[in-house]
Amino acid sequence: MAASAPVLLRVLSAAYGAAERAGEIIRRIMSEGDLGIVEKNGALDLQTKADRLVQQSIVGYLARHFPALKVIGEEEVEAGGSPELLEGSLSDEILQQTCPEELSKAQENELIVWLDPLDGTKEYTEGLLDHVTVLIGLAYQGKAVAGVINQPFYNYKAGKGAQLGRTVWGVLGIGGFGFHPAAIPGGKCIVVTTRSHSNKLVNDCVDAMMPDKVVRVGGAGNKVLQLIEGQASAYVFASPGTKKWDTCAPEAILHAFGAACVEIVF
Ligand SMILES: O=P(O)(O)O[C@H]1[C@H](O)[C@@H](O)[C@H](OP(=O)(O)O)[C@@H](O)[C@H]1O
Ligand SMILES: [Mg+2]
Ligand SMILES: [Mg+2]
Ligand SMILES: [Mg+2]
Repeated sequence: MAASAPVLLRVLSAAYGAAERAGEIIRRIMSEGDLGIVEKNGALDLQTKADRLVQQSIVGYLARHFPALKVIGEEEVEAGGSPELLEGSLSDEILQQTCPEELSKAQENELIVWLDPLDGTKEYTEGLLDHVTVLIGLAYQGKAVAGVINQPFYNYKAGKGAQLGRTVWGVLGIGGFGFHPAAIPGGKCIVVTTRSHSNKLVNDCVDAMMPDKVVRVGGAGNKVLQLIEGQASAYVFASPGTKKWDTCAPEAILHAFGAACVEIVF
């Protein structure tokens, strides 16, 4: 790994390769047909064999290259996993970037990785495959500063033989890459929000935006990608529920790209 690059870029480059590998695992398990679904805290909070294997793979791979790095993953699984899971490539594109001075000072033991190995698990079990993403966010001094999002089934509606999957990334002060930014046509107000955790407060906040259209999809990562690529003007979810592993990577990429994340304090 290019030892001369700042550690933040080296970690992000490794996270990019790990996310690509994770997408392959998620597609393979879906094709094998046995998702190994377990309920964690009720029917809305599921975990599959893909959630477990991907977390083992990414945690194991990062630990091997960055032993002082703190990784906080959604799933409670044993570390390790079979050696084939610990593979991953690197992103030269990331290693070649000029890191903003502030971030280049970050030491390995000062970075925290917030990992959602499979965001949109419920949708994965229901076959809503484009809602699924892998989220690897980097936080430094309490702030989301960089992230990688892999979308394993990107392009899956293009039919047999289509090139599946993509990985997007971003760093504060460098920018966001791998996606197709677009504005909402005709200045319309399109709000994207939850498909599975609605309540009166959530719906009242959405209605207060006086939207021309409301899009209800799963996946925190997926909703942010809808924003960036012009399928929505705002992601509104006025409810506790999303965790830092859901938001770190999307928030960093949104900010890197020049958009904004706001939160309502209850
Ligand atoms: O990684 P999972 O558990 O699939 O992440 C969940 C989020 O925790 C949950 O907040 C999202 O709910 P909404 O769709 O209601 O926003 C869910 O889609 C997944 O992102
Ligand atoms: Mg979950
Ligand atoms: Mg999630
Ligand atoms: Mg998850």
